[in-house]
Amino acid sequence: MADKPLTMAEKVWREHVVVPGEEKGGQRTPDLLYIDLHLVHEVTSPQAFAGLRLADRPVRRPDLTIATEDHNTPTLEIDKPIADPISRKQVDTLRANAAEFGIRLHSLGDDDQGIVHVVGPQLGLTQPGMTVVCGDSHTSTHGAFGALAMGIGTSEVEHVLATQTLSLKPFKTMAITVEGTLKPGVSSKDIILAVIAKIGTGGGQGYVLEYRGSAIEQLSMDARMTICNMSIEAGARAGMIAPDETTFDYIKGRPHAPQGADWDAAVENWRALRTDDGAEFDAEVVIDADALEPFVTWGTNPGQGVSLSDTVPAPEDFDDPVDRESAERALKYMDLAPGTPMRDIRVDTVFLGSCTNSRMEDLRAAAGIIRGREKDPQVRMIVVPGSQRVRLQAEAEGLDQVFKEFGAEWRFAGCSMCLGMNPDQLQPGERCASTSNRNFEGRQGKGGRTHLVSPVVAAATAVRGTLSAPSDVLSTEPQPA
Ligand SMILES: CC(C)[C@H](C(=O)O)[C@@H](O)C(=O)O
Ligand code: SF4
Repeated sequence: MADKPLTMAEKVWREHVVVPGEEKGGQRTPDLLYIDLHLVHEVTSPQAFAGLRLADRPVRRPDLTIATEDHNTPTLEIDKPIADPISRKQVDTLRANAAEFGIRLHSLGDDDQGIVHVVGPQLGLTQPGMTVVCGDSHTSTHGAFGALAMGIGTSEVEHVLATQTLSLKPFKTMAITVEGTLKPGVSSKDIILAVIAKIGTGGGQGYVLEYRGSAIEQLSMDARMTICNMSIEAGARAGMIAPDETTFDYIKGRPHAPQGADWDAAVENWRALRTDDGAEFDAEVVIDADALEPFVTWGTNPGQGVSLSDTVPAPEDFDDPVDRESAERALKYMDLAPGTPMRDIRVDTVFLGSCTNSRMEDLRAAAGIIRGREKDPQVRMIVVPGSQRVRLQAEAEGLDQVFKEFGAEWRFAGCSMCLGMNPDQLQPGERCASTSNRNFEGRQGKGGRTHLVSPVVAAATAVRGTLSAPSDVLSTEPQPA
């Protein structure tokens, strides 16, 4: 009998089972999976290393473990000691742990330092078919390569450090099929914001999402990473995209990519990862890419979003009492009145950065909108490359000049204003158009208000001062340089 057709996620899972779970009292115990790549940052690792030290255990596979500093790092004056004592302590602790346990660390000032989810793919460490974990929810980013990539908690970080394995319960599978072609000015961020608005922040719970369809196949790796990054905002365990020529072209030649005959063998294996014809998903959601417009959030969770040409909804628009109450609370926090056109919302700050949208393509797209134009004088714009490599490449292309001439601040790499763990924060009541992934209350600073947007919407908003689509800006002539 022919084998049962499998989804990509099931294939990767099967390849990694070290000890299968057992049926016990009507319930299945978790499988023990082998982990191919463990990414580490300063926030979720201190207690894990402390646990190892206490048990007198080494790190099992330091060669499959790599650390970077990102959340607590400043993006200005990086040659000075970190001013905040808590941030400094976290970073110093990571440095001491990496030295003691023999783990490669990319520290502030190093060319390979940056946000953990930007650094892994950039080095060619993230590869199709791998299991990738990190003590960070946005580990789902790496699924863009056809890896099974999951965020884990600190006790699991300790387990992986000690054993290079992880106990996991099987998941359900959901296909997110996106067919068609995106209109100009619409990007992968708009796809994922629309997906989350559709299925809700809990809609993906217990599932691994597989994004597929002609619109996904047309996307670059940078754009695919944006989508997989936000899978966790739909509550999913992970997000994946089948590896294809775009994936192989991206990986080829990177520092950790297989070489020579190994490369050919790897590509052959990677090609076999895609979901088999006839494989069954537990659920499917279909999105029409042709109908999508730039998408922005109005509320305080990533599912509270609408098209930019819509208006702020009213709590009464929601049938579910929980949604209604959450909308009411969000509108109060965001200081927005129902019926207000989204385009009339004025912002104070524009943040271009975070592991969602701080790669080369994001910076190029934003620079393309603002080149030769003037920033709204009341708006402050911060541009934070996701890694030092991205910063250096952007500088080689002259993008830093484009941003600076426009009046934006050009920073060093890190999580920055994505979350309030470093000096880049919103003031209470400040409103921000942000290319990051979370708009929770206080996320970007106490009392700060966040609208999640794509890089080109962020750029257009910085030009006009109000939430804007690229087409709103491109209809006016740029100033002669
Ligand atoms: C600090 C870290 C644990 C956290 C996460 O897991 O995602 C952060 O990266 C975030 O985006 O909120
Ligand atoms: S950039 Fe933001 S979402 Fe990404 S890891 Fe850092 S804090 Fe988390």
